[in-house]
Amino acid sequence: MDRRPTLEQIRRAPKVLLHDHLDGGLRPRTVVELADAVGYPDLPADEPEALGAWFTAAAASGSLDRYLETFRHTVAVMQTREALERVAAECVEDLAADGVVYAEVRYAPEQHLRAGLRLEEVVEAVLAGVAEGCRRAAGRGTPIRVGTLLTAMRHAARSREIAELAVRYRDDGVVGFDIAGAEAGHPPTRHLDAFEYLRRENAHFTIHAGEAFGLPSIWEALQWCGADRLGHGVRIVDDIGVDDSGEVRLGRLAAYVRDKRVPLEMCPSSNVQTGAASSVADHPIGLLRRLRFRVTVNTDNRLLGGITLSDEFAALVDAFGYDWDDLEWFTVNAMKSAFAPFDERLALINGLIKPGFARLRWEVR
Ligand SMILES: O=c1[nH]cnc2c1ncn2[C@H]1C[C@H](O)[C@@H](CO)O1
Ligand SMILES: [Zn+2]
Repeated sequence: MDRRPTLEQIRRAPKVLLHDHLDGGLRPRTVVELADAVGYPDLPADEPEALGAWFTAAAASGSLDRYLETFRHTVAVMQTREALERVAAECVEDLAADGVVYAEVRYAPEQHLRAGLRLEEVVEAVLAGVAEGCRRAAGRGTPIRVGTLLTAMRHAARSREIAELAVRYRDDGVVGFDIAGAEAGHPPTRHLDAFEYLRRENAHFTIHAGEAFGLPSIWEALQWCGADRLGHGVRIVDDIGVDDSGEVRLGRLAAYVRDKRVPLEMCPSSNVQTGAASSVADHPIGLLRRLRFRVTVNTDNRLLGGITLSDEFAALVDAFGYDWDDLEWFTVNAMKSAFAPFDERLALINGLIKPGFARLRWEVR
């Protein structure tokens, strides 16, 4: 009998999501309604289903730069307090409905100032939306905890300011910092000032690295910037040799990443869309999981991928034959790597994740 986890069963598993962009996860209907409300005339389709299909097709061009161009439309409709609150609340509801019990959701405050909001107002609107989403989810019997990460855009020059913002709101639900955007030509070391400040403040940060650019980007993110985690990090595979007999040789950087248990926020479907991997089945996550790197599974952008975290796991089950042990391993890895305090992480692992997977295994045996 085939005991592979099904999509419906995976939805019931208590999942953890560390890498999800607020502005890449809107409901298509919400994009349409917000565009209507603010008079944004440039949406490529005015009907939710067609718009969703447009996003997934446009994002699957095989280029990160073109993938990022699609954010033009979502960012355009997220410029008011109401819009930000609504998008954040719906994001949390959607994650909870998919069985996510802990999530870190990121966005770049500097991209939401066009209608006159100040950075602080952007952060406060998103925090209010997250709190509302958590209340609604708890009311439906699907409680979820959500922290936010403030992202600075790597081509811009506001990273120090955004890092200071993250520290200012650290006790109100902002759990860390990130840099994102086009990787090639924008090395993380351009933002050293921000990272040094965060380290002095004992704050957490992740860096998008090793997605559209290779090992030098990962090396800089870890050894110059001091990143706690890697966003994607998929190109670490370039430092791993597998010979014809299957023997594996890790280069110095890959060995460091594995030895130090550096969390990899892997996003297989997104990588297929941007051309960082040719298919989910060919994605380096298969090798990296086998070698026991600290791999986590993430959505990156649910609207652009047309996916949920459960879909992402189901695709991995399909491609690699993963079982419940694998899915629980990815989930515990993610919870261990979260920016929430240690005691909360431990409580979620022992009180919710492990019992949840045990129950599911029992139910589907
Ligand atoms: O996968 C990604 N790589 C680099 N940058 C990204 C990715 N997904 C989203 N972004 C950018 C576009 C968003 O506007 C920004 C903040 O969420 O982060
Ligand atoms: Zn990302």
